[in-house]
Amino acid sequence: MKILADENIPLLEAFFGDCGTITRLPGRNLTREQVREADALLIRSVTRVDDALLNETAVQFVGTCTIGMDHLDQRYLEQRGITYTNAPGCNANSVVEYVYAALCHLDVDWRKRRVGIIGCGNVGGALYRALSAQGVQCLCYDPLLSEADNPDLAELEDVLQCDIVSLHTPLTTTGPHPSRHLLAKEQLRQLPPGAVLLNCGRGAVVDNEALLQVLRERDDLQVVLDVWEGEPVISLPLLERVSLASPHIAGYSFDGKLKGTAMIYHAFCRHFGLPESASLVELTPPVVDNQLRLVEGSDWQRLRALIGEVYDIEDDDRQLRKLGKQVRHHRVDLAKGFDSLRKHYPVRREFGNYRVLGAPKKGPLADTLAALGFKRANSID
Ligand SMILES: NC(=O)C1=CN([C@@H]2O[C@H](COP(=O)(O)OP(=O)(O)OC[C@H]3O[C@@H](n4cnc5c(N)ncnc54)[C@H](O)[C@@H]3O)[C@@H](O)[C@H]2O)C=CC1
Ligand SMILES: O=C(O)C(=O)[C@H](O)COP(=O)(O)O
Repeated sequence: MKILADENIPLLEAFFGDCGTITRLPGRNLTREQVREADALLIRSVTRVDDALLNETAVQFVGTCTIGMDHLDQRYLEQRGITYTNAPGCNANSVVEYVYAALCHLDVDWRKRRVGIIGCGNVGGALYRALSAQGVQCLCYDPLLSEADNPDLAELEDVLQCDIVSLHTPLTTTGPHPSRHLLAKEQLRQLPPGAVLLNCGRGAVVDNEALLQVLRERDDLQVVLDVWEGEPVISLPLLERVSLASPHIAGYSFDGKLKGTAMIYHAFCRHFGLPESASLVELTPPVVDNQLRLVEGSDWQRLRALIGEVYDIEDDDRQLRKLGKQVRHHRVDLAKGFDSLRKHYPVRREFGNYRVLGAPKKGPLADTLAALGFKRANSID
């Protein structure tokens, strides 16, 4: 068995080492020649899988260790009879935690705002449930869901009137509700004064050129972009204008990446009829210092400090803006720099790995900590 894999997939040997020979390559520029002899292709979102890559190759299984599948030509794969799969929900917690960390960074207490969620699947749905558990009023836009799925469904124009709007749709260009440029100038101009817009889905769901124009017209909006049109070549003028920027790492928790590899491993074993001997539980290292102590202060101050201790989102912003400056001074290549920031992203563990000393047993802060996944540690723990 010949396996060709993106070099950025974690624990490849641990999961797939007994399944065959593994060749690791950079995923962004895979060629048909490199793929020709492989039986299985294990990728991430940066590899476009279509006829150009797979025609006249032996590939019979494609696994993307990601949620998004917009980089797969699914119609082609089905016509060829090639089995393909993604890792649904693998890093949903990671993205939700990114949203909370971003709002903490912007000093925007979500518990006192109305939140609009566009796309309420694994990620948007998890955000919706966690916010609802905190008593936050949410409006959701998702034309593929029914009231039975989500009692807070609303029209897009109503969701765009919320104080905080978070995007969690796939990038689609066909079908009844294509999401490409879902938010263009007309929609962006509907955002209320002082609104916060976050895009952690796919860059092209927002017309980035229109967003730049609106940000030039309005200085009251706060925009958080983790995903960008044209990645890895992003708009530097837009980078300058947004309030918080990161290089497509919202889903990059260590836990989420491992779950992605594990999910593709199990799908791979099922396809090839192999024993599923590797275990995510055994291969996931525990967090060593997982006890955190709440600082003194208001609930909001304590929450901001706690989340900031687990995830320093400001460093993601700082690194990307530093890259932008280096590119403007012609010292580095933007595409290579963007990919390098992602390749060398530091380990970030999800909130559920941490126990919080001094956490209240009940009340609004206890509800929020539980909704965010933190565990309460007793002083004798
Ligand atoms: N920034 C990052 O690191 C990450 C980004 N993502 C992106 O987030 C997307 C969503 O992830 P999941 O929630 O797990 O996917 P999902 O497939 O579980 O949910 C997507 C939801 O969006 C809805 N939707 C589709 N088209 C829509 C439209 N035009 N308007 C409104 N809603 C629409 C669907 O009905 C579905 O409920 C992924 O497809 C991926 O592109 C996912 C993980 C990490
Ligand atoms: O899971 C998804 O969908 C994502 O957007 C991932 O964060 C993509 O990560 P890479 O595959 O681009 O490393």
